[in-house]
Amino acid sequence: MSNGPFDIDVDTLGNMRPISKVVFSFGSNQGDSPAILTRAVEVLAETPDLIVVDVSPVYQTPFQGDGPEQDDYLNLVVLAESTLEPMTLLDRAFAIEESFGRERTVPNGPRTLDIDIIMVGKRTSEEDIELPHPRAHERAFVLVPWLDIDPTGEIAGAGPIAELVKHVDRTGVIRRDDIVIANPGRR
Ligand SMILES: Nc1ncnc2c1ncn2[C@@H]1O[C@H](COP(=O)(O)OP(=O)(O)OP(=O)(O)O)[C@@H](O)[C@H]1O
Ligand SMILES: Nc1nc2c(c(=O)[nH]1)N=C(CO)CN2
Repeated sequence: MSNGPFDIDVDTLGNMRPISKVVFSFGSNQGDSPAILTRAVEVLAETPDLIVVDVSPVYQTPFQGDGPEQDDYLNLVVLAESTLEPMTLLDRAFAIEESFGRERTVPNGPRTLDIDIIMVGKRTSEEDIELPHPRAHERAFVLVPWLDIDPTGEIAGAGPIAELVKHVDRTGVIRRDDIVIANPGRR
């Protein structure tokens, strides 16, 4: 008689890897930002072993952080599921940024495209990647769009985003419903 799931031989997992929730933050304040973000999300969705679950609304946000004065950003958050390693995801994000001509000449300067990896499941920092992203919990441009698509989301070590968002400065953060970036997998 079958014992249900208890009969499944773990060896059948072979090379399969666990699926992690992955959160990306996308930003652009140079060039045709709506077109760049649209295409960048499409390219991310073409990544093997990664599924885009949801794409947040687009927000216009003032530059936050240390850096030269610069134009407002357009920001969005992408929720995904993936079996890829954090460093593989970072390499992919970097390659997508490069394909949109991001130059890193001015530190913290304006950019055509910036992709940050906010979290990869329960993974923590490794040699070349900081996880969860160490500044995400204080960034309105991450928390506000993220909350729209993941109301129960949490940053390990910092707390639920619904709480964190109450403590960030939302001045100048404007939801841009005139710019809609659809989930490429759900058209
Ligand atoms: N979670 C992460 N997401 C993105 N980049 C990361 C992460 N952890 C480490 N890095 C590394 O940080 C480097 C600097 O990133 P970048 O120049 O995009 O900084 P930034 O986006 O301007 O600032 P911030 O790090 O505050 O978001 C990247 O080249 C990357 O190798
Ligand atoms: N408004 C806004 N400010 C930023 C952004 C961004 O995407 N939007 N990205 C940064 C570095 O990742 C630093 N500051």
